[in-house]
Amino acid sequence: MNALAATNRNFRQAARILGLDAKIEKSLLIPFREIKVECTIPKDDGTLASYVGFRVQHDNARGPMKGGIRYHPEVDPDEVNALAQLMTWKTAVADIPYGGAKGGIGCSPEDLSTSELERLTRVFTQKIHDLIGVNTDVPAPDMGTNSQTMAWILDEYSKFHGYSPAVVTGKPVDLGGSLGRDSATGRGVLFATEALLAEHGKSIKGSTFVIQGFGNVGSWAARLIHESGGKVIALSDVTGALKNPNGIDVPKLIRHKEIGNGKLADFSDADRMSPDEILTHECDVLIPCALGGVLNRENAGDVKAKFIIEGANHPTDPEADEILSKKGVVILPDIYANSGGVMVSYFEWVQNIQGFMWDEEKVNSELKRYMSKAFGNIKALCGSHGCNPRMGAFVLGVNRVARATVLRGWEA
Ligand SMILES: NC(=O)C1=CN([C@@H]2O[C@H](COP(=O)(O)OP(=O)(O)OC[C@H]3O[C@@H](n4cnc5c(N)ncnc54)[C@H](O)[C@@H]3O)[C@@H](O)[C@H]2O)C=CC1
Ligand SMILES: O=C(O)CCC(=O)C(=O)O
Repeated sequence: MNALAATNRNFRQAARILGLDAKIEKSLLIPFREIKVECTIPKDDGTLASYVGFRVQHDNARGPMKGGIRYHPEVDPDEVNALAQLMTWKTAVADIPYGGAKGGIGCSPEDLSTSELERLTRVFTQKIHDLIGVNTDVPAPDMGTNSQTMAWILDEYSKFHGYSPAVVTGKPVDLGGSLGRDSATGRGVLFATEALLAEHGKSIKGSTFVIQGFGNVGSWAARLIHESGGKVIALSDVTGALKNPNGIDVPKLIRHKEIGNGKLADFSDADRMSPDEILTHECDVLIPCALGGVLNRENAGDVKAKFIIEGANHPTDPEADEILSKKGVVILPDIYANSGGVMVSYFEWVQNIQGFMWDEEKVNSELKRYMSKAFGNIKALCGSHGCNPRMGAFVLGVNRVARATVLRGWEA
């Protein structure tokens, strides 16, 4: 099922549970604005290359729209629409004063030089600068982008509007980025996992973990789980997959990747495995941290994990959800499990607006407070509606956005 159909289906189910008025349901499904722009840049060899950039602004009932920008060859309008909608529910579940948006450029960032990426980012920013802003739409990093990408957006945007650090989050600390934003999504995954395991009388220490994706989210999640005594027994990225039943030495793997610019698949202290087996490998906790739709009706029946924590956005399609739920697998959904990133993005925006920088301890303790509050709210709704955590989170988020919509008088 495609990402948008899957997201709409979850939204409609939540709308039914809430008994949402049909007019509000319709208005919440239609994005506020969809932007599609052509981005042509000179390549380093002097030839021209054209790319398509998207920004979908889904909803702003609760505040400025917020969400990452993805550089990936599979970026398409439906996917960006789904991701933007998920951001609306995610910021509402997190109870931070934002709506939802997402953007992306269809490109393979690893095939572009740094200066080509800079030109592409600047051209994209020139095309959308009038439609984003501190109080309208605030981008951040996602797959294939990072703090450097945000620095280029900030610089290009500021040429048109004056210096505006709060127009993007996830930027370098030297340009007003928040301490702790880099690790925030992975740290949020850790807090979510701790809360779920504790509910089932378990802990990180003594549990085994399999993680798909070793970029920002996956590598931080792996590192923090390893530091907390968890055993990461299998890992993968786009270059391949590794396993070690005694636990992979995550800090050593990170050094291997950073210092030697090495590929995960070339790490010598673990055995190679087929990337196709990563999601069905025996473990207590599976954490997908890469692409969407990876858990589907083809492989869900073979999943052996007891718990799934969605570090990635929409890794589980609704058919897999049903199969996994029948098997008794408990899933913490993306709109809660990976919300640590946007929570710290919110702290970054607040710090920029206040002109006052928090220390990392404050960032991390506020992140823990927000994550545990959202966990408690979802749990309460699961209890009162007899639903799973995904539906509990959707009901929580959709209800908050619907209430804001009515209060603003937009429902007529
Ligand atoms: N960066 C952030 O703060 C947030 C990211 N997310 C989501 O987390 C996921 C990962 O994002 P980032 O870590 O930021 O991206 P990233 O670009 O830093 O890393 C992506 C990772 O996925 C791996 N990957 C790509 N294709 C793969 C495949 N076919 N099999 C296995 N691994 C594959 C890459 O090799 C890389 O290790 C995405 O779904 C993103 O939307 C969600 C919330 C916040
Ligand atoms: O930090 C942000 O603003 C957005 C992060 C994001 O794109 C996501 O949560 O999927």
